[in-house]
Amino acid sequence: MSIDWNGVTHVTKVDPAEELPSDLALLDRTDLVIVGGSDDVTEENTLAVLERLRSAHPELPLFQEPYSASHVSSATVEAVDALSVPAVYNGDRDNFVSKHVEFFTEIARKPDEAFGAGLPVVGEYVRSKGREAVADLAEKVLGEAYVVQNLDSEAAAESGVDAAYTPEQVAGAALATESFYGFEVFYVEYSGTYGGPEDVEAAATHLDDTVLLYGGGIRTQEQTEEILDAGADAVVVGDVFHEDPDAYLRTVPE
Ligand SMILES: CC(C)=CCC/C(C)=C/CC/C(C)=C/CC/C(C)=C/COP(=O)(O)OP(=O)(O)O
Ligand SMILES: O=P(O)(O)OC[C@@H](O)CO
Ligand SMILES: [Mg+2]
Repeated sequence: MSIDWNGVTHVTKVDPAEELPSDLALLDRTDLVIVGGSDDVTEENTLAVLERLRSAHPELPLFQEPYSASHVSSATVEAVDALSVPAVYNGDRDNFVSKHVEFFTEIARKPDEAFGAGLPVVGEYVRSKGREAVADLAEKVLGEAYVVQNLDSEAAAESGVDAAYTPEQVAGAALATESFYGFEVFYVEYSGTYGGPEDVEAAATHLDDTVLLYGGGIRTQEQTEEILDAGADAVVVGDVFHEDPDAYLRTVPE
């Protein structure tokens, strides 16, 4: 999958388990929307939100970020431009390897084989569309290298993170991504709290082809500018979109 990241500096992360603001014109100045979250997310609420966003903003790039294969179906895949799948460097083995191998094992199975109980939604997708579903999915999947730095966040609990990386380790993870793993995105995640520019600076030194995203606690334009100045390609703004529309609008860069 290759997305045109040129000009993408502001990304909005919409949580399908939260209420959408009534006026979706709020999204006029964002460059990309990612739909995903840690708690109470289902295939059904994801699809409902994707459809509302697509009809309000047909031209806005739209991603689904699943944290489990059960959030993915033929309908969600068809509704998005990309399926951005996290791999958490400082998480447990499940969240860097096992969930992915399980997901792709299900996709890779022959369509006429019986599907196990594990991944019924993905299995149904492959069964209903046949082998081209595999190519279809592969075409839309985009890997996101995550470093989860706020130990108090749901994202940390969910992905088995028990220690944050030092800036030196962030730099190492970035270099590994750029030169070895090849994920399209490197994501410095401070979900729920503002982490400042230090990790972004550390990562940016080693990233050239990889897109660098920072998310966590962004509530002002000064924070956005500080992160972009540190070398991020874009900020990701989540909670404030649901909680405070005026503050959300102030996070958009000049
Ligand atoms: C194989 C497939 C399709 C999925 C697995 C993908 C993996 C490994 C996901 C790991 C889970 C994880 C940490 C995802 C991070 C992205 C995420 C959902 C962050 C958002 O968390 P918030 O909902 O903002 O957290 P808070 O509730 O703390 O605000
Ligand atoms: O919700 P906030 O703190 O804005 O964080 C955004 C995003 O990085 C969460 O995955
Ligand atoms: Mg959040």
